[in-house]
Amino acid sequence: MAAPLLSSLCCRHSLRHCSPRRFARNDLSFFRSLSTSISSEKSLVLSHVNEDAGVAILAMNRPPANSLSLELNEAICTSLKEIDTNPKIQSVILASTNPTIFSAGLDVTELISPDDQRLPKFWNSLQQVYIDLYGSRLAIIAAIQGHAPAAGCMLAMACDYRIMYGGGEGSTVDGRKRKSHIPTIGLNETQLGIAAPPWMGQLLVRTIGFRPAERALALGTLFPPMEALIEGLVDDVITEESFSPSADTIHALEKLLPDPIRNQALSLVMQKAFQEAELYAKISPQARVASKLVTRSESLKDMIASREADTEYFCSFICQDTVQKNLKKYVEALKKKSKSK
Ligand SMILES: CCCCCCCCCCCC/C=C/CC(=O)SCCNC(=O)CCNC(=O)[C@H](O)C(C)(C)COP(=O)(O)OP(=O)(O)OC[C@H]1O[C@@H](n2cnc3c(N)ncnc32)[C@H](O)[C@@H]1OP(=O)(O)O
Repeated sequence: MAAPLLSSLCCRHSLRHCSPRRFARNDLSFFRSLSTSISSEKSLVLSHVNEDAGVAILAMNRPPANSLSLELNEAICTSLKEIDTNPKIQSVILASTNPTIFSAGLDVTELISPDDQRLPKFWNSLQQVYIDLYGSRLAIIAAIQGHAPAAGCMLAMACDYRIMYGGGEGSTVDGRKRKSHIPTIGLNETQLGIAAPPWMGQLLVRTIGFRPAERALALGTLFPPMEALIEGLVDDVITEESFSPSADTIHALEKLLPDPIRNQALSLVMQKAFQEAELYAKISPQARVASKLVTRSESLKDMIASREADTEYFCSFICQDTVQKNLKKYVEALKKKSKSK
């Protein structure tokens, strides 16, 4: 039943290699089949590999907040695809060049008075980021050093393991002293007067369980690190007290990180992310990928099957007058807050 439905609903551009038969196969090709062929602005992400360790870095690089524009979404997919083609790489650290913001979620300016050609393309690119991360053959470790609201939280949830910075006075997020910084994570869409799309909400349900997700979605809760850990939204919280760096890890990170973010070798979150990435890289890829299929393939199939309907719903929802009004107010408040600093 699901197979013909799936093939008819697969997105023309990005999922054309995604035949139903591949979904049934319990091997790496399932994950490879989800890759895209989108071209991108490379500088929106920085990526590099350490083949000895089997680990790659993919750092989002769209100042000021890594908000997800069409172009950033495409750049993430392209970079992940490039990493995927290197057979020596088994793990990827998804990170940010901004040490206090992982990603601010969707670029809300994309949603205001949108262009009717660009809006569906934009939404499609976000869906593709989710599909590519969640369905990757690679083990993806989220190094969440800063805020991760809404689609920023989705990025983290689509990874295999999430490590968050615990914050603190005089912390050394990137090796430099800075004032107190307590990041938060969660699906806060209702705070903007919109709802998280069903596939994103379901991802939260699968991550933290039904009742906590139901409440968090309704209230648009943004969790500080320790609460996120208790809820199971992140797997680990790192503070200066809880983690001691090792010289070997710092050395390996210096080899991995591209120039502009080499100082993040001193970040405790990055160090823990590297150790976790190495751990995943040592597991037999066939076995690891097969186990990932067990938990992810059904929900991915469902999401892909409803992809076009999701895009249509999103576009008509966003264009409603009341939604536009709420979004404009939200962006004004965001800019005012930023100016008043
Ligand atoms: C079947 C029925 C089902 C119904 C389903 C309905 C389907 C409808 C679909 C609708 C779904 C829509 C999905 C949305 C998901 C999203 O991701 S929405 C985006 C949500 N993001 C946010 O709310 C985050 C907003 N930003 C912040 O809260 C803060 O910026 C921060 C906590 C991330 C960081 O704070 P701080 O370090 O203090 O930085 P700021 O000074 O606030 O910001 C710096 C700079 O960045 C700009 N900016 C921040 N966030 C965004 C953003 N998301 N988009 C664009 N720009 C952003 C901010 O304006 C500042 O810029 P300027 O200095 O003003 O230039």
